[in-house]
Amino acid sequence: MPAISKTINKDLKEERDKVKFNIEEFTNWFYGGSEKVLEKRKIENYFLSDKSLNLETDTSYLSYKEKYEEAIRRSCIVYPKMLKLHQELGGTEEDFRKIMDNLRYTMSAIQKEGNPFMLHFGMFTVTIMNLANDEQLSEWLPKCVNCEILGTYAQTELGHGTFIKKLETTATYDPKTKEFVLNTPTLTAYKWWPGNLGHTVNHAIVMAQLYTKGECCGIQPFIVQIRDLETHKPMPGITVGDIGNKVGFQTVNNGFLAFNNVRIPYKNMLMKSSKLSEDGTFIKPKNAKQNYGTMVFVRVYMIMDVVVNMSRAATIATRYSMVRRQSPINPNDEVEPKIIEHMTQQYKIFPAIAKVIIYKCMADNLRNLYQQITLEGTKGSFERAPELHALSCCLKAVCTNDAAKTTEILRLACGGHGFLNSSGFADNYKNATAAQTYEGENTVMLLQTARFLIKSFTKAKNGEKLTEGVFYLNDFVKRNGKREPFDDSIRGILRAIQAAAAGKISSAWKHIEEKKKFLTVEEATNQTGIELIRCAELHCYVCLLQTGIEEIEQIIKNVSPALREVFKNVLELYAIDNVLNMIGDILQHVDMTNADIDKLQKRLEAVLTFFRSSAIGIVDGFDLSDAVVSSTLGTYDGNVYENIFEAAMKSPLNQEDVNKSFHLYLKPFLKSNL
Ligand SMILES: CCCCCCCCCCCC(=O)SCCNC(=O)CCNC(=O)[C@H](O)C(C)(C)COP(=O)(O)OP(=O)(O)OC[C@H]1O[C@@H](n2cnc3c(N)ncnc32)[C@H](O)[C@@H]1OP(=O)(O)O
Ligand SMILES: Cc1cc2nc3c(=O)[nH]c(=O)nc-3n(C[C@H](O)[C@H](O)[C@H](O)COP(=O)(O)OP(=O)(O)OC[C@H]3O[C@@H](n4cnc5c(N)ncnc54)[C@H](O)[C@@H]3O)c2cc1C
Repeated sequence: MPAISKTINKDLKEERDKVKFNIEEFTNWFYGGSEKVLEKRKIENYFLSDKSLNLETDTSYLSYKEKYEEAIRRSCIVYPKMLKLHQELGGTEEDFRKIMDNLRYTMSAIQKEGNPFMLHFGMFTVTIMNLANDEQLSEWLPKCVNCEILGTYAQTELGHGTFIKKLETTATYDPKTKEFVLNTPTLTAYKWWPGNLGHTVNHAIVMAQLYTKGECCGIQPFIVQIRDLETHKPMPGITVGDIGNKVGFQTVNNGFLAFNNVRIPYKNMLMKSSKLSEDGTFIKPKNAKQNYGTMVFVRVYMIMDVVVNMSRAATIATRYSMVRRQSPINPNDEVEPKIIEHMTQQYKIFPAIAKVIIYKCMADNLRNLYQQITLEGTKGSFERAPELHALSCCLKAVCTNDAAKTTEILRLACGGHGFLNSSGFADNYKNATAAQTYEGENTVMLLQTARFLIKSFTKAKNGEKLTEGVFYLNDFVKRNGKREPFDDSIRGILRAIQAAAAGKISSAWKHIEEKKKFLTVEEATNQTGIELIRCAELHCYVCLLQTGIEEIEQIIKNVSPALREVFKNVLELYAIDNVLNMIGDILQHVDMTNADIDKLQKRLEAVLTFFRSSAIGIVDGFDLSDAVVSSTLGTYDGNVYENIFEAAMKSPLNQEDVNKSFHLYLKPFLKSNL
């Protein structure tokens, strides 16, 4: 075995020495201030230093069942620690949010293939907080917060995940006993997919069609106990289990669930929005979509998950590319260059770093908007709910699509070693791609946004008031779609993307109108679906760049000159990379010349060169510990080859010189003289 040195790799050190800005200053911005950074490090250390977690065990070699058991063991260490910390910090909702925000990073070190308790706070408790009336809240919330019970969110069925109006599980009110009777009438009505459901939780929010007085009143949320609190056996009438191996999320314990005349008390229907009187009279909610609130919450918070995911992948690829040397650029060069010297390599990695920063700005903004609009909802005003829905849908889709795509680009940027499980890309990719489907399949999400955009465009044409995020449609309508010359300032690039988005929305609108002459509006909309998803993507790029510009304009007022340069270049790279990737759309609606495109290409090359000396500072500034990065290629010390070698030594096949398959099969085969 070679001697393994663990000093900082000299190539990486050389890179760090070239960084011109203060990395800690960047970290302070990234986490919202120096106090928050200290708090983050403290919380992370509080969890990760716990030796009983056995984090050095490579769980990728465990069987499916062992992985689940280990994940439960770890969660049963983490959650009590979390509850204790929550009390120590003061026990407020704000303290809880603080811990959850930090755990988002820390958990990726502890539960690489998903957390078997994630739905408990993430959806079960959130639904109770959003949809329970005061009485229900006081009964259930303390049990949730103290983890006396564990719950999940059971909505999707074998037959329906997207079109939830057609869910088949029934909850029929029996006014005589003041109970609901839950049933699973068909195979396709089985709840299928809910996380943590298989063998972990003992309660679930079950979304079911409410029947009362012989009528169906649509899907409503019910709290159902599914396992005995002592024996953990399924409750009478309940069938529950694990849905089996998946592409990823192996330890999330996605499950199935069916009901056979399961009776639950009247008080278990969550009644903050829809209500049912004890005699069985249904009272509609003020806002028909209030019951969808938990999905909006998760979509909003998923943008932050994308930031965690992409910052991890970018850190790995950046560090590796500054250590790995290959392929001289000039044939006579004696020393092979770091692979980061290859411009195509920079183009694979640096735009990802810029995106992490822009998405972080967006994630923070969206979270604030969510909090404002939720507060308005508690006061009975739902005017802005469609706007939030439309924005969170397209961001959820565009950002998770991008996280999966970017992880794959960054994995490829690490060549053969990127394909090792120990590179960390596989878990990153599996988590990213799961997010493309869960919480609303991405095409469906884009179509929801497009529906809002088409409505907004009609309003713009009629001179009606628009919500702020789509004001750019007014400009387009006012200038009658007339093309304008391309202006290559950053705001000019934003205007070009706005013109492309508005132009695409205008054509989709026109095509729907044309098709409506022969088809129903729904058929016409379906036939225009390909254009509509592009409308939503382009609108999303507008929102991201606009937010990036507004945020960075503020940031640069408050940071040192060196860091100011970094942020300006982040914006430059993000904007130019974006516009070059949508030239086709831009050319349709903006007067852009070949000379404009050449100039953008040159600016791209120039900004990549700036990033060449800043990239390591930025990824170090993400402040991800080695445990969180969790990659042989991405450790802070850059000892890539030593790490790869050590990881290979952990292979179960390397624990013995000769595997028994030699005696059983190989030897007889070799000796058979066929
Ligand atoms: C951090 C924690 C991590 C915690 C960790 C969590 C891990 C997560 C694990 C995954 C959990 C899950 O996947 S849970 C399951 C998630 N499932 C989904 O996301 C299902 C996706 N499907 C849907 O959301 C829905 O079915 C739709 C939106 C696609 C269609 O709904 P629909 O009721 O049929 O609506 P439809 O007739 O088309 O009418 C649409 C109208 O409703 C409005 N609308 C629709 N939804 C909403 C809404 N939410 N809010 C406001 N308005 C809405 C539209 O604007 C539109 O208005 P107008 O134009 O008519 O005015
Ligand atoms: C890892 C994971 C975790 C999950 N966790 C949970 C959970 O905790 N709780 C829970 O309740 N559910 C959960 N789900 C289920 C998840 O929410 C659904 O799978 C998701 O909403 C997609 O629905 P679907 O499976 O019905 O897809 P489908 O709708 O069947 O999608 C299949 C295809 O049809 C297309 N399609 C469908 N409708 C339309 C349309 N209107 N227009 C155009 N194209 C359309 C889609 O774009 C897609 O290409 C989870 C799923 C996964 C993968």
